[in-house]
Amino acid sequence: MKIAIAGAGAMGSRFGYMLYEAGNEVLLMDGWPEHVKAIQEKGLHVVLDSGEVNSQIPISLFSESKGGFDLIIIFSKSMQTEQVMRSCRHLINDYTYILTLQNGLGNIEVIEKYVPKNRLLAGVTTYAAELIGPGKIQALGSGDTHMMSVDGNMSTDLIRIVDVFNDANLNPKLSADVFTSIWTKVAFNAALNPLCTLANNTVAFVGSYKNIKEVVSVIIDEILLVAQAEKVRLDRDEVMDMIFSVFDPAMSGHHLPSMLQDIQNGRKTEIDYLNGAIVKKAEQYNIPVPNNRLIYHMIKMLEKTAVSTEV
Ligand SMILES: NC(=O)C1=CN([C@@H]2O[C@H](COP(=O)(O)OP(=O)(O)OC[C@H]3O[C@@H](n4cnc5c(N)ncnc54)[C@H](OP(=O)(O)O)[C@@H]3O)[C@@H](O)[C@H]2O)C=CC1
Ligand SMILES: CC(C)(CO)C(=O)C(=O)O
Repeated sequence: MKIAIAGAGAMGSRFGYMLYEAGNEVLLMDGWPEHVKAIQEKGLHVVLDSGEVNSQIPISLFSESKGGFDLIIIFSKSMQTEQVMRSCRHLINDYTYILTLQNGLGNIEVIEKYVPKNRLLAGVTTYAAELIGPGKIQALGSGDTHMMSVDGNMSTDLIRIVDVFNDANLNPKLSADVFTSIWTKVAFNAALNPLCTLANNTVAFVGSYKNIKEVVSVIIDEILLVAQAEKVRLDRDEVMDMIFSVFDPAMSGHHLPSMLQDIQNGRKTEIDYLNGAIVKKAEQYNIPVPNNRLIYHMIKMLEKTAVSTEV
């Protein structure tokens, strides 16, 4: 399959690498010149559980990318989605599917301006990755990937994409309801990412805190009320199971969540698309969400310090 990855940061590079090594024609696309140059000159350096490898996967700047693709996977940060879609517009043909596996609320609403709903796929993944520096990623542990067409229809093309993901060991599953999958992952990230960021530590470290269930519950219970008001089916046990499953080092335990990586790199976080989005929606329904509100402000303060001192 001919696949382009729009946003070749930690996750785009990990998925791109796995799909490329499984025999697909893959092009990574990014806007960070040093990262693109490093991969073009020395290949993508990947730190895996089994050792370190170098992959000769092709990469180009968005502005220099050409060709029609069967599938474009969006792996930018949520605040970059509009800009990334504008940069990919010329690569979308009548047969191109777009798949977003980004965290956060609001990405579908942006992407659907650029592609018809029957060719827009969305989903979530519990795989994790870290961008160590230009051309280098860490891709430890495993995960799974849930996806579905946004219009809810199954097609032979979708089944083919799932097969391609399966061959690349990306553990794909078809979602019964993609909005439930997205909200489940939003609840998961709204709990886990800020806690790891505030603790300045890994997913497994936060999971080892003896009162973790109590801390996670107060965040999740507020999100359940907002989801109910939005008429999204969200199951408390499913969210808790997802959170507790990734504490295992064989999953994302050894990883720093993307939010903590952003703070450490002096970059803006996706907090506005996680707890921030929950707070905004809760205001529309007059639902009090004091725990999510406090977390939102704490991360905003950290972000302000990190971004203003390091960038
Ligand atoms: N990391 C993870 O473990 C997981 C992340 N996700 C989600 O996947 C999506 C992508 O996240 P992730 O892969 O972590 O994002 P990254 O921060 O690794 O990369 C996103 C983009 O940011 C830019 N960038 C990153 N670091 C730098 C830097 N130091 N200097 C200049 N530019 C930089 C690059 O694009 P450009 O230069 O064009 O701006 C890059 O494509 C997000 O929605 C995230 O929430 C989901 C599951 C796990
Ligand atoms: C917690 C994790 C790594 C998922 O496994 C994630 O979604 C993130 O870093 O944003």
